[in-house]
Amino acid sequence: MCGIVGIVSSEPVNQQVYDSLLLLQHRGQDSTGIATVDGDRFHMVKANGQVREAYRTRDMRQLLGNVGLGHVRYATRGSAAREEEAQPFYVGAPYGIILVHNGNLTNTRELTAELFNVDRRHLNTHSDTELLLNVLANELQAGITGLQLDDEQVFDAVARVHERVEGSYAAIAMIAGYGLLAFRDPFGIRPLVLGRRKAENGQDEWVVASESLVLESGGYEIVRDVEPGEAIMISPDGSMKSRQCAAARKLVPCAFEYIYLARPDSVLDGISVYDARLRLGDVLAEEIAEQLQGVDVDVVMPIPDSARPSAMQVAQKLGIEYREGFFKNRYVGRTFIMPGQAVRKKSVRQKLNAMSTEFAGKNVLIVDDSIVRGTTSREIVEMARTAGAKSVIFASAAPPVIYPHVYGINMPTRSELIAHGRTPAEIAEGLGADHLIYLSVEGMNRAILEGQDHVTELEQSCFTGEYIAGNVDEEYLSWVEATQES
Ligand SMILES: O=P(O)(O)OC[C@H]1O[C@H](OP(=O)(O)OP(=O)(O)O)[C@H](O)[C@@H]1O
Ligand SMILES: NC(=O)CC[C@H](N)C(=O)O
Ligand SMILES: [Mg+2]
Repeated sequence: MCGIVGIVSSEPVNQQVYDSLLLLQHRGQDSTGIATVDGDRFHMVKANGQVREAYRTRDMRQLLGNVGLGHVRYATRGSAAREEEAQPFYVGAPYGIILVHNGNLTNTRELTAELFNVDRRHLNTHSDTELLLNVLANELQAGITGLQLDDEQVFDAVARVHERVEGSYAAIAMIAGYGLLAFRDPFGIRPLVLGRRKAENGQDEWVVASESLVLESGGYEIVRDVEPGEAIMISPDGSMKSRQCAAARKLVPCAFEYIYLARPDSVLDGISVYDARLRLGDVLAEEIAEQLQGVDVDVVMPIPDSARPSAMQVAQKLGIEYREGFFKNRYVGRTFIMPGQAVRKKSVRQKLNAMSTEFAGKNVLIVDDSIVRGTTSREIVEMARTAGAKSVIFASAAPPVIYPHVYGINMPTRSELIAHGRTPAEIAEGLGADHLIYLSVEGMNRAILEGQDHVTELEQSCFTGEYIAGNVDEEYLSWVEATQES
């Protein structure tokens, strides 16, 4: 996952893009970039680190123009640390294109070979985003007939991108002198939402972003989610056109967005993230009640931040007191999306502290939204015990993460997943917990999908091993494991 935003405004757009990226910071902390276009001139700034530390006033001043886009990165392919792998990416032809991408392509080997052998394109990084941009550029180039580009040629190019590219991609691009293009893969795995507001001069102003909270905060009305396979073109004057560009499509958004990634105050594909987390807690409570008969629990505690809504519901449904015993240092970012296990491990201790008075002599039911590598839970259980807990019961508001996630979340190797190849009893032992309960896959689907019929299926390969997009098989997973950079 990454956070992306694109804006077409009637006035300079730099500050708005910056503000939007701050709101999307929870989606990526590795690096960030902003690009704007002023007439047919691009301006771009990118740097490692988080939004607040990455941009100087002089950077902001050079980002001229009323059309712009931005990115916060959580690397899945290529190095997290190298600035040249940070997004956006730029190509000079045709016209000049700058692109940002959230997702992960799975046929990168084929694309790399094709782009070199057939299309004669140079690639400068290991980033899959650079591949996506070059395929788009190539397909645009192939479809141009006159000097001027028109919307249909752009949509035809996106249709050919869908045919060549596999995996997940929510993308926003600027084409110099032409406008802003946004498109989403045929399964709509990663989110992308469209908003509009009226400028004082009457012009329509547009935003496309990973999460709806960006729209609300900027005073935009939510128009709709970009559909899977759809492309949207917005001209600098505010006119908008869209077309379905995928021959076959089906909305299958990523379950992990609802469980952990997205901010609770966002609505993705019509499902409120907060409500989904409450329902995950409701169903988890039912499953705990079935599995933990006769086990004493005195208090329910969340692991801040993402587990709070689910933990609240667990406490309420089970009729057990809800207490906060772990306190978070707000100046430490999200641990899970940090690159490198050593940094993640150190950060859990820096980030969370257990208050002994809340633990001493108690049977504590700790709820987290998910257990992936076990980095957080292992430390937490130890902290709870040191703080005097009588027993520690651990519950995850998501099923066991058994398989790698290859669609935009950086958990590519099976060996790093604590649930891979282990039974719940073995995992509990590994974590040092007295009992461990995971939400079931069926329970997760019921919780997230309840109360609506727009989304009927979730991308949940990391729980089930069933990969919907691309040819993700044993050979592919082994290749990813062997070549992953951190
Ligand atoms: O099993 P692990 O590999 O530790 O991963 C899972 C943990 O990581 C995330 O927290 P994170 O600190 O990233 O963010 P949060 O403050 O939003 O909960 C998630 O909420 C879990 O607590
Ligand atoms: N998490 C993402 O969406 C990452 C985007 C892209 N694959 C990168 O690594 O930069
Ligand atoms: Mg957490």
